[in-house]
Amino acid sequence: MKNKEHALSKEIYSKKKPIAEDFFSENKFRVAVAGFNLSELLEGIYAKLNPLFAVDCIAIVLYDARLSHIVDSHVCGMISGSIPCSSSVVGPVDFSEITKEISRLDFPILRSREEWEEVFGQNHRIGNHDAEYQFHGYIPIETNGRIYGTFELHNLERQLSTEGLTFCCNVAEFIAGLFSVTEKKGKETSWQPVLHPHSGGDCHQEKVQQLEAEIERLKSSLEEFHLFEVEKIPGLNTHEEIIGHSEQMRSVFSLLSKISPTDSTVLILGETGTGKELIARAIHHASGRASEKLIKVNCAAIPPNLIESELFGHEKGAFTGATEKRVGKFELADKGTIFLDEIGELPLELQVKLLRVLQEKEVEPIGGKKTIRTDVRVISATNRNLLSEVEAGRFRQDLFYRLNVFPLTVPSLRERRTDIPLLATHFLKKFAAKSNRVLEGFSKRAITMLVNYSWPGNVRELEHLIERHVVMSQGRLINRIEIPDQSNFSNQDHNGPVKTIFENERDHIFAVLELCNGRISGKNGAAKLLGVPATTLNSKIKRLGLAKKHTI
Ligand SMILES: Nc1ncnc2c1ncn2[C@@H]1O[C@H](COP(=O)(O)OP(=O)(O)OP(=O)(O)O)[C@@H](O)[C@H]1O
Repeated sequence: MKNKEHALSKEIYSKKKPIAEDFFSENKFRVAVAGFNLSELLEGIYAKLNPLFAVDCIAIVLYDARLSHIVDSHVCGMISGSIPCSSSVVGPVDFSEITKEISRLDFPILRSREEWEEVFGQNHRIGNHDAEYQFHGYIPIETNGRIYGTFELHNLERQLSTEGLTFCCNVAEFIAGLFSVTEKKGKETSWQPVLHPHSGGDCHQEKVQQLEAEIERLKSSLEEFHLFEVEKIPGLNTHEEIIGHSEQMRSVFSLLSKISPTDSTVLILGETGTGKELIARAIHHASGRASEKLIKVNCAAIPPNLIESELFGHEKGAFTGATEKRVGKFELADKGTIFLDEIGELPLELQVKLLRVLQEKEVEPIGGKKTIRTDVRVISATNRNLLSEVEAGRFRQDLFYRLNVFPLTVPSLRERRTDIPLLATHFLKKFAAKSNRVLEGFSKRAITMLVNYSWPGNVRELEHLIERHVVMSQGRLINRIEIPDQSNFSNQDHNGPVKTIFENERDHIFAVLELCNGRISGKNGAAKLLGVPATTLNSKIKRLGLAKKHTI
């Protein structure tokens, strides 16, 4: 616990070195506080913090540290839709063991009830209110080395975020600034008459103005934490299945509307994860073949010795192990569409056979004596540069021209950054619904972080990143994005190697398993998050070769 606290203290609060020294007598202090109506101030702060960081309750506790007394305490939380603020200390209250500990803090910390109980046992009151809060944050109200008290944050069910704590350090500093000004004025004017809100006078007026200015400053610093509103994107108009409104995607949609109703062969080009399969599906659904089957074949995922029988089928006994007749994908797709994904991976000897099928519209199952006529529309896709593959002798030129009747290039996410907010919000809604979370969206700051990242894995990477953030989110807004370490992708530029589907799937499952502490099944298990039965996840884990230590 200590290490955690010190890491936080270093990161957030390094410049401060407070002196826990009593300065004022209790009475003077109360007058000073009354000077700017602490309850109203706290209510205002709560109204801002609650939606931002999902803080359930906040409090300000003011001390006379030398005398070990709490001299004032204000608590604020949401009760039946309104925000009442109550002052819970009437006279000086002696420090409890826990308050003594908190009043000594000269840096902010997060602590759970469990952690408190480890040290102080279960019979101690934690916080100055009745609710059973489980997670707590404490920030000294301190300026220029003087500690006035503690700004407290309390949550019922969720751990408070380090981010919320960091943000609240500014709030605590702002409150401390108000005390400090009041204190100076108090010295000049012997406190009482000028500082009381009902007493009027220049000094009070000045105080109010100062307060307003501070609140404005605080508000503008909050601006980047405000909700990014997708609806406010000018000219928003997207395809119903494929999200995007950039100029590049609008060109894609316009091409789609032209080619979908035809029977033309389409070759979809684009980096991994750009949405090629989504586009293939959209073409099929908008075609005259929509009521027939769309059959997908991933040419990279099938072992080379099986791909021929997968595509064209085989007769029983056609080769060792062919114990049953198998209907090929081309035959299955009759009257519909076949989607040949990763066509660049098709072995050369099969390229010849595919060419013949495309030319003659007939397939010949392995070991079969007759050919079968098929009426299939072919859509293929690749993330390889097929022309370079042709030049390198790895892809047949005649097949290339057969497939490339209607080429359609899907731009990378880097080339259409204006789509990122829309896509991110689409995925946030999808995963929030899947995991039963109430999330309003992203802050403007989070959207800026997303837009500035280079997205080597394109939309798929964005989708997975948002899924992780939705699962980990604490408030109603996602304020910050944990951007992946770009050095991992330094050689994954446009021409460099890209992660295979296998690697992507493995990494994603691995990340979710880590998130669930290795738990596969049950309420908090990875299978539920990933939306698959635990048995399916188990077999995937075996297939992907994840070590047993990653699971429990
Ligand atoms: N424009 C988009 N709108 C909504 N979701 C998208 C979009 N583009 C991609 N996706 C989603 O991103 C993921 C990856 O898309 P898809 O599988 O179509 O990419 P791909 O280019 O075929 O990838 P690969 O080259 O690895 O086969 C899918 O979950 C898909 O639904």
